[in-house]
Amino acid sequence: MAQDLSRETPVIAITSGEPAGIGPDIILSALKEQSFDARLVVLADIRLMEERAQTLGVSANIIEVHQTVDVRSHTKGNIYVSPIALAEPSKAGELNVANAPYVLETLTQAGRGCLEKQYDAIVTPPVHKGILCETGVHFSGHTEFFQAQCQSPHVVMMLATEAMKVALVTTHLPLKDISEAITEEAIRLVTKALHLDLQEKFGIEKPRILVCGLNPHAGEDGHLGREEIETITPTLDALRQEGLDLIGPLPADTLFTPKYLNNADCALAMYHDQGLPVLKYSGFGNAVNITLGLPIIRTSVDHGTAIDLAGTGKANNGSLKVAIHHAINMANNTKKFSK
Ligand SMILES: NC(=O)C1=CN([C@@H]2O[C@H](COP(=O)(O)OP(=O)(O)OC[C@H]3O[C@@H](n4cnc5c(N)ncnc54)[C@H](O)[C@@H]3O)[C@@H](O)[C@H]2O)C=CC1
Ligand SMILES: NCC(=O)COP(=O)(O)O
Repeated sequence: MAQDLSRETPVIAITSGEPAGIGPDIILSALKEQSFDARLVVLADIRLMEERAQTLGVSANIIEVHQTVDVRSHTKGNIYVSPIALAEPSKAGELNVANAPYVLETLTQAGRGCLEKQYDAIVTPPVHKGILCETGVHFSGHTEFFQAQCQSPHVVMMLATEAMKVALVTTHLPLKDISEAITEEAIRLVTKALHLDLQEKFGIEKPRILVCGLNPHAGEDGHLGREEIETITPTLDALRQEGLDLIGPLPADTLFTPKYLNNADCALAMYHDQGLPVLKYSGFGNAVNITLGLPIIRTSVDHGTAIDLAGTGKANNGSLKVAIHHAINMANNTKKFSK
C-alpha cells in the first residue's frame, strides 16, 4: 500500500485472525453495529468476508482497497478490505492447515505496514496457535511474532479492562521454565517498558505498579521459594532508585484485592496464568490485550478462536470493540506525546 502522510484520523489495520474461527464474524458484526473514529482497514480474503457476511446475515458493504489514501473514516457497515488470498476456501468451524500461511501473511503485512507508517496501529482477532505450529513454524503468540518482526529486545503482554490492567513478566512459557526466566534483566526490561508505555500510551504521568511475587505468599521469607529474596526484591529496589513507583513483591492472592488494586494503575504478574485468570474472571468479553514495548501499537481481543461458534452468530464482539477503541486512543495519545 502507498504511504498516506497527511492524516489526522488514525489508520487502524485489523487482521482477520483464523479464517475458520470467529475473527471474520466479530469484525463484520462490530463494524456493522458501531462507527469508530478511525480509518479501518481489514487485512483479509475478500471472498471469506463476503461469504461469512452472507452466512451470518450481516449486510455489509465490503470495499476492496489497495492504498490507505482510499480508506475513509469508518461508518457503520462500510468495511474496507485490503485483499490477501486464502490458499483454499475456508469453512467456518473447520481448521485447515493449508490456510496457516495466509494467517501469517496477514500478520506480516500488518506489522510491516505499521513499521512503514501506513498504519497507526494493528488490531488482531484471534489466531489458532496449534494449526500455525502444524506448518512446522513455532508460533507461540502474536506477542512473540511482532517482537521478532520489530526486533524488539523485550515486550510486555498486558490485558486491561475498565477496572484493572494486568501485565506479565513472561508470556507463553511452559510452567517448568518460568523460574529460570524470572531474571533481573527480564524484570528490569519489562517493568521499564511497562512504566514508559503507561506514560506514553495511556497518559498516566506517574504510574504506580503492583508487582506479584512468584511463589505462594511471595516466598514466605524464603521458606516457600527464594526468587523474591534473590532476584525480585533487589531488582525492584534498584528500579525504585531510578524513580519508578513499585509496590511489592506482594503475594499474588492478596495483590488482586480491592485494597491494592484501587490504589494502583497496573498489576505486574510473573506469568500468564498468575495474572490472566483474575482479569478474565472480572471482565471476559470486555478486555483488551495490548503488546507494550514494541515500536508499533498492537491490541487484541481477550478470547481465542472459539471454533465452535464460527458462523453461528453467537460470538460476542465486545472485546474486539474495546480493542479497536484502545488502538485508536493509543494512536491519538502517541501522536500527542510525540508533538
Ligand atoms: N489473541 C489470540 O490470538 C488468542 C488465541 N487463542 C487461541 O485460540 C484457540 C482456542 O483457545 P481456547 O482456550 O479454546 O479459548 P477460546 O477463547 O477460543 O474459547 C473458550 C470458550 O469461550 C467461548 N468464547 C470465546 N470467545 C468468545 C466470544 N467472543 N463470544 C462468545 N464465546 C466465546 C468459546 O466458545 C469457548 O467455549 C487456541 O489455539 C488458543 O491458542 C487463545 C487466546 C487468545
Ligand atoms: N491469553 C492471551 C493470549 O494468549 C494471546 O496471546 P497473543 O497471541 O496476543 O500473543
